[in-house]
Amino acid sequence: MAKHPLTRIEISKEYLNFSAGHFTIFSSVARENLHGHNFRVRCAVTAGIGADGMTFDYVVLKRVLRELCDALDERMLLPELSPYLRIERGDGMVFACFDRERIPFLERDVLLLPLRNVTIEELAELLLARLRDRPELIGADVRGIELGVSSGLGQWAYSTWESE
Ligand SMILES: Nc1nc2c(c(=O)[nH]1)N=C([C@H](O)[C@H](O)COP(=O)(O)OP(=O)(O)OP(=O)(O)O)CN2
Repeated sequence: MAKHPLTRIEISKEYLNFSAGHFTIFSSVARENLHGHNFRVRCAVTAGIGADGMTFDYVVLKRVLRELCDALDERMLLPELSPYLRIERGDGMVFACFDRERIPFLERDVLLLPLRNVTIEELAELLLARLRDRPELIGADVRGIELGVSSGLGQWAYSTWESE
């Protein structure tokens, strides 16, 4: 089958962000204090240009990315796969048990994520997997995706996927 010429669609919008609380865990006894970031997200998709002169409708991609950001917005993010954190629940509360601490949160404020640590590396990997799970880009000639997450100006982590 003839291959289409490739291009790279980059989406980097001010509104692709989420504000969330977290602490990075460094070891069984060392963690950051609780704090928050305005995390930012950007994405680049490499895809073939079709006969209509388009790869895919990038408006659809922007909508999906915004939904992925909204799902993490205004929450305390906790990593449920951390070997150093144990999660307890009860009476509408979530307790993050770390070393000798039992840190209480209201359940409604917490989002447990399937991550080992709430770092920009792990968040980039998670959002890339969630993007790939979405049906919107199915049918487009997508060859690669790069998704970046930033916790502040000048500090980004990127996860990439390439078709075989
Ligand atoms: N590899 C990683 N290292 C660190 C991460 C991370 O996600 N991946 N995260 C943190 C902290 O949570 C925080 O984001 C960094 O804090 P810090 O650099 O101290 O403060 P700022 O983000 O405000 O950056 P400034 O350069 O001070 O403006 C730590 N390590």
